[in-house]
Amino acid sequence: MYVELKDINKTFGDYKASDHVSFGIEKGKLIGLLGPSGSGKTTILRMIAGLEQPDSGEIIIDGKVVNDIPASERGIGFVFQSYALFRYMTVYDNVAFGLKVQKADKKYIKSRVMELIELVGLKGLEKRYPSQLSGGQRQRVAFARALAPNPQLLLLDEPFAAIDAKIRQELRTWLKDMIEQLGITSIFVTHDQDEAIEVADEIIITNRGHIEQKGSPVEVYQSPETAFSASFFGQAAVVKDYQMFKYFEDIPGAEYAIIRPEFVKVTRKTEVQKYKSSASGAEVERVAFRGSYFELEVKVGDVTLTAKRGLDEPMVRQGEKVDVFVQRLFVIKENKVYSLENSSTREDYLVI
Ligand SMILES: Nc1ncnc2c1ncn2[C@@H]1O[C@H](COP(=O)(O)OP(=O)(O)OP(=O)(O)O)[C@@H](O)[C@H]1O
Repeated sequence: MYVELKDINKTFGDYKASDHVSFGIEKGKLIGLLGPSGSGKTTILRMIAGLEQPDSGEIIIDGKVVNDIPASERGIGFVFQSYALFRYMTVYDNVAFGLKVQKADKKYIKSRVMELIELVGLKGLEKRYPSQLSGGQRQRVAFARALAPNPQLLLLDEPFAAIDAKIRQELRTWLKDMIEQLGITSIFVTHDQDEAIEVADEIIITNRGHIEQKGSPVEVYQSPETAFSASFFGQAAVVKDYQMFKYFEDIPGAEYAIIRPEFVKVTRKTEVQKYKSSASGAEVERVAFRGSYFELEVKVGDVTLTAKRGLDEPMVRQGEKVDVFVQRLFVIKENKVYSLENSSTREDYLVI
């Protein structure tokens, strides 16, 4: 493991920001720390950076315990949302800053800065000031500045938070490609699930100071290990009595179930039923257009499920009675997750 946290604890007053946090990161990987506000993501990043000291536990980078090594000597690059560019310095001077502090050779500084400016796609803009750049361009400068001293580890705290949706999307892809190309071990903090899923090689889910789950985006999404992980993604519905939906195994002692939108299929009464209905008496409560799909809220008894419907399918209207097919649900019992598939057989699906 290139970075390792071993049983880290950190308390602010009586709030446990890190509660027995342990994980390892392989060299060259891009890791996303994902969790709600206040769950301790930034604290973890700041401790790795050396900007905060853990109360107990070890932080190991490249085989060395770094707890007592100051931030400036840890060989880490930062792109923090709050770590803004120097307003009165040009792009060139911003990128050169770390190298000048290190008193690097002038010729080397020049070639390194120009190389990085080209790498981040800002060639020709080196004389501009931050106020003359777009938000996305500024973040590219911040990225180049962080990379200039050749860090072995890059930490990014909500690097895209202040950037509008479309540019953010472009920057995510750009950052992922860039980090892959450079092979630099990187950790980024986000509370945006889509961002974590799209960008990270591995996701670490944080909740109230502890780690709920670590795994690839597919693993944490498809196979949640805890009640929190199961409910964290998407607009999950919580159902007390899941047996109200048909064709699922009975788990004695089940506390509740979580149903995610992607496992709910809504069909109109006039459509050919590809699936056997999981419940009767479903009614559409709300239809919202989300650009590339419709989001439906469907009421079944006292439960409201969220579902998606493609633009290629006939429109469903508010108040319409519909059929609902629940393909999978996550049953929670003693903080364990049981992933249940609808057991109606393929042939059953053909029943109209
Ligand atoms: N220096 C500090 N002094 C006191 N409390 C702090 C300090 N730093 C963090 N905290 C508290 O520790 C908890 C965890 O904060 P942290 O910033 O790590 O969470 P986060 O998951 O990054 O949240 P966000 O997404 O809102 O940034 C919060 O309740 C915060 O108020």
